[in-house]
Parts: sequence; C-alpha cells; structure tokens
Amino acid sequence: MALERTLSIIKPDAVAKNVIGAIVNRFETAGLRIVGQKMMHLSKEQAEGFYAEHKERPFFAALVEFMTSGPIVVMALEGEDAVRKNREIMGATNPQEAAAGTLRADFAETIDENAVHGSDAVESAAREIAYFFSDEEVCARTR
Ligand SMILES: Nc1ncnc2c1ncn2[C@@H]1O[C@@H]2COP(=O)(O)O[C@H]2[C@H]1O
Repeated sequence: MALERTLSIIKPDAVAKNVIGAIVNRFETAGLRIVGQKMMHLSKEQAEGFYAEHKERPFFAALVEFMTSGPIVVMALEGEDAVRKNREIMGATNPQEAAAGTLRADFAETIDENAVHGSDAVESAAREIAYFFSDEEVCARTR
C-alpha cells in the first residue's frame, strides 16, 4: 500500500467545541502522522479560494461564512492509504448518515457544520496541502 499525504481541517464548529485533541487522537490512533499543522482564521478570499470547485453550488456562500466564522486547524497527515483512512475516520459528509464512531457522527450535527474536512483523492490532497503549507512547513518524519 502506498504512503500518502492528505489534508485535514478541523473546522470552526469543532474548534469551538474544544475537541481539537480528541480529533487529533483519532488520527494518531489510526496510525496517521501529523507532518504539518497550524491554526488559522481564514479570510473570505482564502475560504473562497480553497472551496473554488464549489462556487456554483447553492451552499457556497454559507460555507464560506461558516469557514471564516472562527479559527480552524489545518493538518497534513501522512500514512499508508492516508486519503481513504482519513475519510473513513471522518465518516459521511452528512453527519446524519455518518457511521457510528466516526468524527462526524460524534462531533457534528449538520451537513453545513460538519466538524472536519478531508481531501477526496491523492491529487486533490497535493493541491490542498500546497494551498495552506509551504514546503518548509511540511516536515518529513526522520525518526
Ligand atoms: N449538499 C451538500 N453537499 C456537499 N457538501 C455540502 C452540502 N451542503 C453543505 N456542504 C458543505 O460543503 C463542504 C464542502 O466540502 P467539505 O468536505 O468541507 O464538507 C462539505 C459540507 O460541509
């Protein structure tokens, strides 16, 4: 299985609930390693740019408003099969459909405020990591 990197965002609702550590613990327990991490408060332009693929969707304005409503934690996660593993840990986009024990089942109530984001493919992961992190801010694990 391939060593991959993926982008994870702990969204403003989850940061407000003070569950950053609980969420990070799920990733680490599953064998994913944090190779980049920072807290940010996105500007409208940063949020619009990150979610540009959704700009024609009816929920776009609400999504940008939500993602700029408070700080977020962005992380580059590394591990075997990291993209799929992250998505499995997160659960379905809509928390009402998320499997028991997943982050969205445990920490989110609505599809609009669903606690976490994760890249959906290796290609989008590379783009999304580069959106938030410079090369120097992603640190290969050397031990
Ligand atoms: N109908 C919808 N389909 C997909 N995403 C939605 C929808 N409504 C709101 N969203 C939000 O838009 C976000 C886009 O990507 P995320 O994985 O961050 O999580 C998604 C949801 O929080």
